[in-house]
Amino acid sequence: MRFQRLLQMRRLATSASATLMRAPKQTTHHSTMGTSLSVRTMAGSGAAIPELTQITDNVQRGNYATLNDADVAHFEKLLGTNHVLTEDLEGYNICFLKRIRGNSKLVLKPGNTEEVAAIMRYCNERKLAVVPQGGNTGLVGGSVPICDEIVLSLQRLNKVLSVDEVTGIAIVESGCILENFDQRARDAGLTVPLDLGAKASCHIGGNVSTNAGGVRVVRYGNLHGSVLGVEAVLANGQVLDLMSNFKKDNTGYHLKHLFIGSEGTLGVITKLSMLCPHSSKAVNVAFIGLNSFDDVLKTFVSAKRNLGEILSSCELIDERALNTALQQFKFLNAPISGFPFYMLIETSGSNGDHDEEKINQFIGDGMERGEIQDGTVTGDPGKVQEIWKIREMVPLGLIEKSFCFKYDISLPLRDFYDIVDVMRERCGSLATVVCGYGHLGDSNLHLNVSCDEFNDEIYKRVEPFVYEYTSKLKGSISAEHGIGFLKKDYLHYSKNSVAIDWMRDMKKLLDPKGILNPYKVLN
Ligand SMILES: O=C(O)CC[C@@H](O)C(=O)O
Ligand SMILES: [Zn+2]
Repeated sequence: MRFQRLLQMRRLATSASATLMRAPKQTTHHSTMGTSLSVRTMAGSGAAIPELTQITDNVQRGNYATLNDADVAHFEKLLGTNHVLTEDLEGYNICFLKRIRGNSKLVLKPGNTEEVAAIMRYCNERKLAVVPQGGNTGLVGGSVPICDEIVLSLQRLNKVLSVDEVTGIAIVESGCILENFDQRARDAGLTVPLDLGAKASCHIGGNVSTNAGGVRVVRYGNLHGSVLGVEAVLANGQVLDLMSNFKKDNTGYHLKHLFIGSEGTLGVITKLSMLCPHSSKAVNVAFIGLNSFDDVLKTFVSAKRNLGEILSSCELIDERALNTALQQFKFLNAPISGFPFYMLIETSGSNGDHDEEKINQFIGDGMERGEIQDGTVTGDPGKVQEIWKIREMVPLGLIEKSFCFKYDISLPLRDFYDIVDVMRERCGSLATVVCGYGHLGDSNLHLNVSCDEFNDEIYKRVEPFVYEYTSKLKGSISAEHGIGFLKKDYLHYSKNSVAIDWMRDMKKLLDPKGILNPYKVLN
């Protein structure tokens, strides 16, 4: 029985993967939203240009100076006219979900740390507000201006400075696109320990500033561990050199952590060193179907127990999330269908035969116990990518033609999926799709509620309920997407007032004039 089923799986692996088509190269645009009152303007990629956020959200402009001609002339002298933009700034002012729109009149593109420092020094003296911007793929409106902040684009700081094949340490400028960085690392036999759908556009500096998660956290941990050092420019223009080429460095406070995940509110990261693991020789991906969330949990435990040392991803997709993506993107072709839950399990190891044997054994045992119903396993690099494409397109499928309330929460695994059912019940027929997917291996659920267009009734049923629910379970209201502008009103659901006060004090200490990324993270 078991072998028959395994054979069936192998057959599926060959036939189904063979029919999968490669998706046209495109960036996966994440979306996390639905938390503030201007939610009405929230929309998918084809949406109209939104109203100015300062107006829709009634934002009180901070007490900052207003840009004048002398300022522009100063920056032109500093950077050269080519790197000072005053026209066609829409792409810098609007977040890619077309959810937040600022009204910046100036984009600066420094080419090195000294120029970033000179810009910050000047802005601090003049009290001009600044928003650092990387690939602008953020999900919570953290990388666009809210009022008229100057956009400090890190785009030109795009070099991989060194990759050490022996130690695995890479030094990279913050504006380097993640995919380019990963390619350079791969050429040296290494892997960047971070992978996410937006890799073709996002910048490594933005990733680090937001402590981006993605699909490899289960294996390599988050960026607080992988980033060995940073160089950051402070609000007053001081350059804080915290670069380090060692894992071990207990020389007092670990200041680098202040800049990892603080979303550009405490400093501008200009350079960083990262520990990149040596690439695995063998990567296998299983895409499996399961009948219940209970079976998902059992399979997760079995994966940890039996694949532990080679497990590199453990993702969950429920059937509604998968089906929505399949309907929207005809080039996707799921290898199996008809199950309420799917898991994408990846292993990365050094011995292909051994790893294949292990993953097949793991699946065969799961099938024998009745926990796994069907699936496909592949080690072919092209097919591995095609299976990943399905997962990467899930968030896009949900915003392609619908309005979608999105939540990115950490929840205890035992309670992980309940919120999706609870929400489905609460929204009833008002919602078209209520689904859940995400990084099961990291207890990170992406809960999505979509409807034809913004619906105030659903909004009231979903919020603040979802935050209260998460808070009661001691979860996190933002597992990996950050707080940015969109979630700052909800921070107290995950941090108590003592913690928030300390955050405020740290902000005051590092940026007394409040010029760095204002209106974000803290109220
Ligand atoms: O859009 C979302 O809800 C999640 C996006 C991203 O974090 C993902 O895991 O695909
Ligand atoms: Zn995610």
